[in-house]
Amino acid sequence: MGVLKLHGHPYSGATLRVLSVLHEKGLEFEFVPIDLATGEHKKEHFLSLNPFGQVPAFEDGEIKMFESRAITQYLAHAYADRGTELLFKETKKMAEMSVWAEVEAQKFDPPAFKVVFELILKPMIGGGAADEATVAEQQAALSKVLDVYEARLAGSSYLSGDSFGLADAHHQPLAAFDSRPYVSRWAADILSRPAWVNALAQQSNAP
Ligand SMILES: N[C@@H](CCC(=O)N[C@@H](CS)C(=O)NCC(=O)O)C(=O)O
Repeated sequence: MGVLKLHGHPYSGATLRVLSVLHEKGLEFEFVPIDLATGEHKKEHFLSLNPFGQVPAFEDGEIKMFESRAITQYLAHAYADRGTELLFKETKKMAEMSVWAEVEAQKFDPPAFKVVFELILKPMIGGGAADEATVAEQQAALSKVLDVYEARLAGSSYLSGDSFGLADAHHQPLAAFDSRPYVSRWAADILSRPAWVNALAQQSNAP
């Protein structure tokens, strides 16, 4: 393992996901800002790190990776003995956490991202007003997903199980407060973690 480098943008949720895990693990790393506004992520030097031209990309010496969730899994595995334990060795706990990590990527992220895109990102990047029909459709889909979360979190402190884990960390970029009591308790808990607060602090250095 060598020098850790995270190439990304501090307003990118996927970049923030990796930053949070780097802080949970207490790892030293270099943050390499990628200027999305000038299309730096579509230029050759960045495409050699991620051929899909999206942030983040990551290097640990010889190891080069992209896809935020793959990077966090790598960090949790390679630095298992550092900082917060994010992957569980016990088979049953691991099985449960894998389910919720997958739920985040497949069921939660798509509608949550579309809602945030329409309401926040689109106006920010000059894309005009939110499309009301899209917002309503995606909010309805997200609401059904969060009903399942509420039932899970009524019986378990975290989605990952009885302690904070990778499945919970993956939600931080889009974990908005919600009216459901257990979901809102959980969201407030994971968003108050020092590692997440530190990840957000990277935004004050944004170009
Ligand atoms: N599944 C990827 C998603 C990466 C992604 O969507 N990155 C966005 C920023 S959050 C990006 O680079 N957008 C610019 C583009 O697609 O051109 C991951 O988790 O790393």
